[in-house]
Amino acid sequence: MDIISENRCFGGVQGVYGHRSKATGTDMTFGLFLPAEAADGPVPVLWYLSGLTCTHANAMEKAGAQGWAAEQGIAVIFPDTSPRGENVANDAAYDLGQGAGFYVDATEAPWAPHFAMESYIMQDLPSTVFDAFALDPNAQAITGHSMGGHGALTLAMKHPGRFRSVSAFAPICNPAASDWGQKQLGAYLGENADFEAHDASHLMRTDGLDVPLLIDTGTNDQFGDLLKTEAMASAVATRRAEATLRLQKGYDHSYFFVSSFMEDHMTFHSEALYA
Ligand SMILES: N[C@@H](CCC(=O)N[C@@H](CSC=O)C(=O)NCC(=O)O)C(=O)O
Repeated sequence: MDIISENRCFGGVQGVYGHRSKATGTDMTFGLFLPAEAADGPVPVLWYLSGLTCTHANAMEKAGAQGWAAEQGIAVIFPDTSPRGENVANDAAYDLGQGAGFYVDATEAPWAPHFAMESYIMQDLPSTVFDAFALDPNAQAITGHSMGGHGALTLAMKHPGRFRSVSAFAPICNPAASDWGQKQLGAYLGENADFEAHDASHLMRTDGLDVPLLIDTGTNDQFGDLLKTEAMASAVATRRAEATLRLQKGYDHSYFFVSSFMEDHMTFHSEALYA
């Protein structure tokens, strides 16, 4: 693992690191905020999965997570959203290919050789970070924004027992029925794949979630039709799952929205991580 940068931040360290990923077969970059408490022993971890067009840097620089994480003594990991490089498949559209990994393992050409973001987030990056840093693998939570909200919700439901709490900012809730989902799942997994196996609303309805859930979405979200929040609300009600779904008046899809509710999400995760 290579240190790309380390900066003092809210009494802890905001680092950016590079490593070779077995899952993607590429070099990957991630951000990690370590609170001061990590100097004394392993600390709880919040995974933050970012959205379309993002690298590790967008949320690290704009979500305003570090101050609240420092207050709660929680580390935050900011992974990249896809493999990258000249030899990695890409597409001219902003919502497919590099920057748009959708947190699944591709099976179809030309994506299959490198686009393995579910394995990267669930196995590969954890083995790197838990080996190298003072992080507690028994105290993990996950959140994300938009495509990353889809990632947080689906990975938590596909891997019960891994995370103590789940939250999302403006998540894509029903990708099997949205242009943010059908296009990408069709490309990465094949048009005949079972898209619902990667659909948070479907997974909520069929399998449920056994940990607390918090979702915030803005009433002025410019991508609101693509998110399909109503599908998740219906699934949560059908399942009678423990969940808080909030529609925040006047907020859009931007990081101004994410940063406005970061304190709430960090407090929500802290309650589960320190329970
Ligand atoms: N056409 C826009 C769309 C990209 C965009 O809004 N991306 C969001 C995530 S959307 C769902 O996953 C984002 O987080 N952008 C990065 C940021 O720093 O705001 C465009 O290309 O800008």
